[in-house]
Amino acid sequence: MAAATSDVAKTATPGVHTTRWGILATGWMAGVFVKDLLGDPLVRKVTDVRHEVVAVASSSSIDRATKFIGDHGVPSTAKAYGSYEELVNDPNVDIIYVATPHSHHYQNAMLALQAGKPVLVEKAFTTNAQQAKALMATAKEKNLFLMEAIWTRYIPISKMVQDVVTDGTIGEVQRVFADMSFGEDIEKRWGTKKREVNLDLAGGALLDLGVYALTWVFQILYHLQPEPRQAPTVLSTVTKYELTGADELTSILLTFPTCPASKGSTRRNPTHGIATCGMRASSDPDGKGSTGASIKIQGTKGEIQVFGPPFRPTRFRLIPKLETTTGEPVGRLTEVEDVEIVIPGPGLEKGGHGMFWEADEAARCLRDGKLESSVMDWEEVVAVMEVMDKVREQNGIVYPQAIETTEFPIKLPS
Ligand SMILES: NC(=O)C1=CN([C@@H]2O[C@H](COP(=O)(O)OP(=O)(O)OC[C@H]3O[C@@H](n4cnc5c(N)ncnc54)[C@H](OP(=O)(O)O)[C@@H]3O)[C@@H](O)[C@H]2O)C=CC1
Ligand SMILES: O=C1OC[C@@H](O)[C@H](O)[C@H]1O
Repeated sequence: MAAATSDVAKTATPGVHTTRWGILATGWMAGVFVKDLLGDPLVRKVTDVRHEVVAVASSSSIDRATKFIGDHGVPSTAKAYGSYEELVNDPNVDIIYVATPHSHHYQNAMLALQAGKPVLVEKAFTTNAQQAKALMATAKEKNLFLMEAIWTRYIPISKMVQDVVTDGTIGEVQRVFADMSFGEDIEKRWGTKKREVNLDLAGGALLDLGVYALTWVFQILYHLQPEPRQAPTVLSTVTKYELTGADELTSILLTFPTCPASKGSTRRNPTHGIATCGMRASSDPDGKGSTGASIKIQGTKGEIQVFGPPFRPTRFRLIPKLETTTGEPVGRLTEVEDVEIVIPGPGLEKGGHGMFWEADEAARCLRDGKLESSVMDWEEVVAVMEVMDKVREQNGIVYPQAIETTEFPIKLPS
């Protein structure tokens, strides 16, 4: 889907497109994202786009926005606002980055779209698929770019692994296991009010962590399907956090009906995705990867294992299947291969988290007049949201009506 090239986008240096960001909210994630935005694109060998942070808004106070600017190395020329309304109406802002809790994404993104601004919305995109569709309909009507900030999709390892899969290297893909579990003492760390566990803020493992496990399942199995891609069937189970009722341990079984058996084949090979997430269990208890891969993609000719946190993996391993004759192993055709990924930049604390790649994608889409990213188009965003809707329906996870509605505007507590 294409729109007219944004008339507010400027090019400072010939050939380098500058995107001027407005940051909506000043919490933890906004700080991480801004550090990445401010990093030198040349460090990651990007020469066609660059980013500026030109305005920051806090719903709490203008002082908080001013402090955020000072604390995060944002140029002092950036505007500080004490309301989101002022930010979305700033004519110098090309795109709004929404970094509020999940509960607020719909209202905040709609506010920006209604003001005529393109939007990058943190994950999980909205609380439900209906809200996602309503945002997309508005973006389409107003000819505005809209994207979910599910950064894992834009980290190069995702494309590298997808390419190995589509090359046919591991044969006919059978299933994908993906786990995103944190291993936290929930009562101690989040109590009952923090966004991670608070149903009023659409808290729970599913929208916060499950979305990454689903990312891996979808970016392999959903993408293997021919167009038009089919939504998977969903079976799930959930354990709820006693103190709030938010899901803390969630397991999802997906069946994708129409994957072709191999490249060009007409035989259908329904595949299985097993996506799990948890707050007390951990994918990586010792932080050294001793438990092995958090993602496994299994095919008839071998397996790909992906290591590190699923939102930001650092390595993958290709394990070709042992060849056999009459049931006896005769060795591998090729050796096990490890591919290491380096996230360029000055390190996690100073920016270099890996979020700049999603920002670069948003900038290129804006430059090119696109409404959606082809890496994860709107249809897929909705398909993932629909899976999460079904998991909630199957397990009685209910959020307050005010954060589930598509009605706009609704005043939510800040
Ligand atoms: N991509 C990633 O790796 C990560 C993504 N995230 C996502 O980023 C988003 C924000 O998470 P995070 O930064 O950890 O959350 P925080 O609680 O740290 O910050 C949220 C901010 O939202 C604003 N806000 C507005 N209304 C409310 C409200 N009722 N309650 C709380 N905050 C409110 C506040 O900013 P202000 O007062 O300035 O308006 C607050 O600082 C979530 O969608 C989360 O899933 C989070 C962590 C990692
Ligand atoms: O998106 C996320 O990824 C990393 C975690 O720190 C965080 O809780 C979650 O929101």
